[in-house]
Amino acid sequence: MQWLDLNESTSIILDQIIQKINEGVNVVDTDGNIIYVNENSANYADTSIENMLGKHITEFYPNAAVLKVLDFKKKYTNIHVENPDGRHFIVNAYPLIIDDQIKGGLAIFRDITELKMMNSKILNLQEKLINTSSSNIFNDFIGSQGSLKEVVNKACKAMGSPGGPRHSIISGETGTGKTYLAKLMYRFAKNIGVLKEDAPFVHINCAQFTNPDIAASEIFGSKKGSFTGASNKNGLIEQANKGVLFLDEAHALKNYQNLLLKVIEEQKVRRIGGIKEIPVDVIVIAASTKDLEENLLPELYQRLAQYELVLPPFDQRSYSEKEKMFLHFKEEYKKSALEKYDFDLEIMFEPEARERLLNASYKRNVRHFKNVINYAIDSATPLINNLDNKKLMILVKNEHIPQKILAESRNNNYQSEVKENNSNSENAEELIKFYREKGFGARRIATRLQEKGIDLKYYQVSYRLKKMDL
Ligand SMILES: Nc1ncnc2c1ncn2[C@@H]1O[C@H](COP(=O)(O)OP(=O)(O)OP(=O)(O)O)[C@@H](O)[C@H]1O
Repeated sequence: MQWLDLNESTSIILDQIIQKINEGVNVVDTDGNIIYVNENSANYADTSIENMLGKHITEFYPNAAVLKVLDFKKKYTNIHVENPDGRHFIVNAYPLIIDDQIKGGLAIFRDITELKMMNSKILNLQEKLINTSSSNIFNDFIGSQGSLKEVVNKACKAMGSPGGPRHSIISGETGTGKTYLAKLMYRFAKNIGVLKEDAPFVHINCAQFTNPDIAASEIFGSKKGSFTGASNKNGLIEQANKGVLFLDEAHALKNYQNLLLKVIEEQKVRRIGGIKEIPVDVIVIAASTKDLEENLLPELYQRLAQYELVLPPFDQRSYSEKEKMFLHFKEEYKKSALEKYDFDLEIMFEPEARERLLNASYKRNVRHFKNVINYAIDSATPLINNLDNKKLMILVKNEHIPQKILAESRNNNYQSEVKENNSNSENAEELIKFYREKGFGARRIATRLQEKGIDLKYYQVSYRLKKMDL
């Protein structure tokens, strides 16, 4: 048998290994001149090893990380370097130390150009997917193309971010659409394949429980005998496994915040009184009318607030969005009458009644607005005594609107008139915004401004509208 003499052969063996590895290798002296390269490095630089040896590294790698090693005499790992020819590398660079002295630098690097291109293609595709899927799902969420565009965008990112779905918080006054948005996020997650078609959506109203023991056992499950009357059962968290856990009124969580934090951090739940830890994988959406930062443990708040979605009160929505909601709820009423009772309704509103509804304030926001529209249509609907006649015409007038809403609407109108009359040419922009919110186009706004002595042509108004993003 013939043994290799390792001492003599070491450098040959090492050279062969280094020439064959998947990374590029450059070794330079203290001046930055190349003293050793491998095949991959020469290939990346589109030249030959012979052509590189003895030349300065910057001739082939102008942004070489190994120069930093020489300058600062320390190692640099996982540095992203871009060559002027557009190639991207991930580089680890180390000082070359012989007999306790720096004799040069060594860089081992990998070409990630294709990986980067693929990554940006995936991100683009993902963005497109998010846009197309979200445009359908969020279609009926009025404002998704206007005041809620940013919120919807964030909501989609929370569900579809490349790093995996994230927990989120939705805040807003009562009736602003928190539950609706949470359900749309869940549908969106199913649509893009983040959740399976049969994934659960579990809604917990944290404020509904008065007894903390019962609350904890409902949410976390319980083991028989853990407290009086406790039975063996799985909790809502287990039921939400592989789906969405919607914690409504999350500020009322109180006693069991620590337990929930454990579930989120460790992805395991332990039933009350039990010892077994059951794996769970849930996306938590917490909603509240209160500031959760003030009402939850800071650690829990931080885990949940990866995405914060804030829904505005109804009064802050623009006139045109209120108009869209008005039409949407009218259509919903029509659809429901057709589906439930096969009634074909034609619903009309007298212009004044419509204006009154659109100008009123609604304490319970969108839900309130919707209820008032339903109430007004109900009141205007004659008693049906001939069930064979399935076609019905309904005309809603002022008298069908609740008195309180009419009064508030009058008050709001009065305030707008005061605002309008107090205007002057210095606040033309404010006036333009004011009329735009009433749903006026550029020509109609220009006419109104002319009447007030503000000489702006319609195209100038149109330009300002664009500038104000209105
Ligand atoms: N942007 C919107 N577009 C269309 N309908 C909406 C919108 N926002 C809310 N709604 C409707 O308003 C009603 C109330 O919404 P939702 O129940 O989601 O409010 P919420 O904020 O969860 O209320 P609460 O805090 O009282 O639980 C629902 O019927 C919902 O469909």
